[in-house]
Amino acid sequence: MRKIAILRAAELSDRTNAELEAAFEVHDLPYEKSAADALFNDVGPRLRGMALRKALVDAKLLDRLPALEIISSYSAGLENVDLAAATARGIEVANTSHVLAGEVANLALGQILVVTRDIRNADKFVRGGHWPHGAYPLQVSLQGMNVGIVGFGQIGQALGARLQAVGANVHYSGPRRKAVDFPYHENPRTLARECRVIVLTCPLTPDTYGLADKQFLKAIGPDGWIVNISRGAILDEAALIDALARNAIAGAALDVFAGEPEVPEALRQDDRVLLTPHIGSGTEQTRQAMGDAMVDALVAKLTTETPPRR
Ligand SMILES: NC(=O)C1=CN([C@@H]2O[C@H](COP(=O)(O)OP(=O)(O)OC[C@H]3O[C@@H](n4cnc5c(N)ncnc54)[C@H](O)[C@@H]3O)[C@@H](O)[C@H]2O)C=CC1
Ligand SMILES: O=C(O)C(=O)CO
Repeated sequence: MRKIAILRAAELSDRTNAELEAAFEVHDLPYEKSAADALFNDVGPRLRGMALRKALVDAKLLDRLPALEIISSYSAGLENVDLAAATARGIEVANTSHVLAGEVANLALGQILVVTRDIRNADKFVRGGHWPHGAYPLQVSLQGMNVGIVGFGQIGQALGARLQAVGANVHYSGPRRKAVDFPYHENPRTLARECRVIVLTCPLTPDTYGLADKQFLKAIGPDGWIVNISRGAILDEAALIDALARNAIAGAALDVFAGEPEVPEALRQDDRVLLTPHIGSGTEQTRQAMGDAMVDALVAKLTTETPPRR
């Protein structure tokens, strides 16, 4: 029997590719438009699933895929997918939030500890031979500190649990109150005023683009930190650079950047800013779990097989 045809618009691990190819007739989305057109003319009407990572999926692309039933993304973020267009066509969109949230939350917790305890500069202090000349300045405690999470979804809630375990007071903000005991702030700026550390864990949407702007950073204030683990464009980087230059914010930890992999020089030169290269989910185990979850969603939707890991 002929295998079900799917489109692969993703660079994936050998294991994930092998699993996809064992289960499906896999067609790669060509980079060149003419080659893509030829593919759509040839097999477009037979493509029932899509294995996705980062590529743009807009209404024009979906129009070429009339049989598409599921887009399975190797990511939590879906800002590259026109979700309204997919929903209007009855296409399921699956992501991998459920298998990566804990890993991303772990990194965020680490980043918060690094900036609030100034671990990066304390390390330089020892290496630089400064210790014999005097003790390192005292730091602030995360215990009893108000930490605000913008976007209390899978990552936000995983981070909330971790912060609670280290004694921080968790607050959150988002479109609606959740069934949790943490204080809710409808307005993210109120959250920023109430909390000393703010962590961005919301998706990039038209509503969140530039959400952490000049006024938001002002609300955090000169003794506070901002941590961005979501998407670069949610934070106004120019406003952050300006706030740092005026000592109007204590520092930042950034895993994501508006123009990544390019990072503004002013941020790269600033000791108060911890920079990581979009590694929130970047462990061998979690990346494999993401590949597995992506395959499993396609198998569950399109075949009568029991997905390998369900
Ligand atoms: N740094 C990294 O490596 C990674 C970054 N991410 C980013 O984190 C984002 C969140 O991931 P998950 O927690 O898995 O998603 P999720 O969908 O479980 O949670 C997102 C939360 O944000 C809330 N939200 C939506 N609009 C909002 C708004 N205007 N203001 C405040 N909150 C809003 C939603 O209600 C939801 O509670 C992803 O969309 C992605 O951009 C995800 C994985 C890894
Ligand atoms: O899953 C995502 O959205 C990422 O940013 C990478 O894990």
